[in-house]
Amino acid sequence: MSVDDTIVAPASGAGPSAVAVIRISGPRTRAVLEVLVGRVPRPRQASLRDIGSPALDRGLVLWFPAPKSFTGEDMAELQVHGSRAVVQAVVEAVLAVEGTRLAEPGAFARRAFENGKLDLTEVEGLADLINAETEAQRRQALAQSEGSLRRLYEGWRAELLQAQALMEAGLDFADEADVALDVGVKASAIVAPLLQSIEAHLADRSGERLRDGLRVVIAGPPNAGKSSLLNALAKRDAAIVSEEAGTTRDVIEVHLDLGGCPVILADTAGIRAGRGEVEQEGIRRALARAEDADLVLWVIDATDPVWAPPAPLAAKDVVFALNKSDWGVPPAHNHAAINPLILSAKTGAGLEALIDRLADLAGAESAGSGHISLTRTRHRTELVSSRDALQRFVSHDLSPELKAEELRIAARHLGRLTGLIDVEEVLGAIFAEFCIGK
Ligand SMILES: Nc1nc2c(ncn2[C@@H]2O[C@H](COP(=O)(O)OP(=O)(O)OP(=O)(O)O)[C@@H](O)[C@H]2O)c(=O)[nH]1
Ligand SMILES: [K+]
Ligand SMILES: [Mg+2]
Repeated sequence: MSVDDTIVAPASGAGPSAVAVIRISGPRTRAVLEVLVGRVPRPRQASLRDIGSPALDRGLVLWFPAPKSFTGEDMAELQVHGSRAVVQAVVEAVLAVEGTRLAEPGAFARRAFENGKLDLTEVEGLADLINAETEAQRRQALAQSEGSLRRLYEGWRAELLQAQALMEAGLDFADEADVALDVGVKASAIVAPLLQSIEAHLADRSGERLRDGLRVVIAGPPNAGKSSLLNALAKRDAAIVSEEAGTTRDVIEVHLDLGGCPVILADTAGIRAGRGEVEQEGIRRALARAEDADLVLWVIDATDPVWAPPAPLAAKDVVFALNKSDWGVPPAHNHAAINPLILSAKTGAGLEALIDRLADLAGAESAGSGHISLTRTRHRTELVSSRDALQRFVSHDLSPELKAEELRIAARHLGRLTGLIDVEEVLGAIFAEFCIGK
């Protein structure tokens, strides 16, 4: 990719719409404006102009000279009428100017990153903001796009570099044992609390859950009312309900927005032994899906209770739901240990409490309000590598040279998080998430 190119793309999605935005970025932007609208308007002020000559449309023109623009390059935005014909004609008119080409997806964000306008976590936050579906996702993505993770990771890296500088200084005085010991102690005083902060940050899965959705699998014996419960939560007839045991075979998935938090809820086949081949396949899928889930919602039929899930599922996070409570509830000594939510898919009793519980687990309480949580596997991978190096620094009996090397490794992984160093291999994947025009 040459940064000498000037790129253009419609930024407002496939029309038709009242208004469409066409973005231009690169050194030829001024030339493009001179050709399309004549005089270049005042920076950052909208001016109404004929676009093209003869005019293809009349619309608002915005001029953002470098470096005060989204990409850090000369940029312009044209707000035109949002028909396919107008957008196509204006984009073609831009492309007729020499040195311009159509932008690939994510090209504007990539230039912003390369010009130091955004770090990688902010780019990722921006991609999440564009894809946000719920209120809590929006809040989290906005905070990340505005640097919540960048500031945290840059702060940690700065502390590490301090510890590293101490260790390196110690190496220069390696023959003076008390100096070496002293810097080792000082460096450890920086690393130990940092290690704790990284551990706590890694233990918190709320950001990933909020971004990806909490994956909940409804499981239980046949006829417990699993599909009825799914339908009640989804407020539609997504799954077939019948009095016949073994109704559900395929996994049926619905996406819910609970208090602004996304939940991916899956209904599965009732788990029992024996039976036909098709039902067995359904049960195999139910178990596989439940083992993959963040949470198992184990549904118990109050009229024929099976209190616990089978072994592989019992090891997971399980929320117990005692369904068909409209038939009466078994004595408490049977279920005091599992503390089930008592509900009825038929009457709707207890559903609010279930929804509240799921929303809490999906991250409702932590979303927004300054809580900062990592959001992607990429973050987790780099942080784990950084933590491992710091653990070796703290707990191993290493020479000062090797200790200094562990700090370098830890700092390098924090640098990769923000995109400060060696990230070429991840860039393609990150920017490809964007639509064209971003
Ligand atoms: N009285 C009462 N009946 C319920 C309740 N929930 C479900 N049922 C009934 O129980 C029967 C089984 O419901 P389903 O939702 O099909 O149960 P399931 O667990 O999905 O069954 P399989 O898919 O066969 O494993 C149906 O006749 C439902 O109407 C409830 O809360 N109260
Ligand atoms: K059934
Ligand atoms: Mg069912």
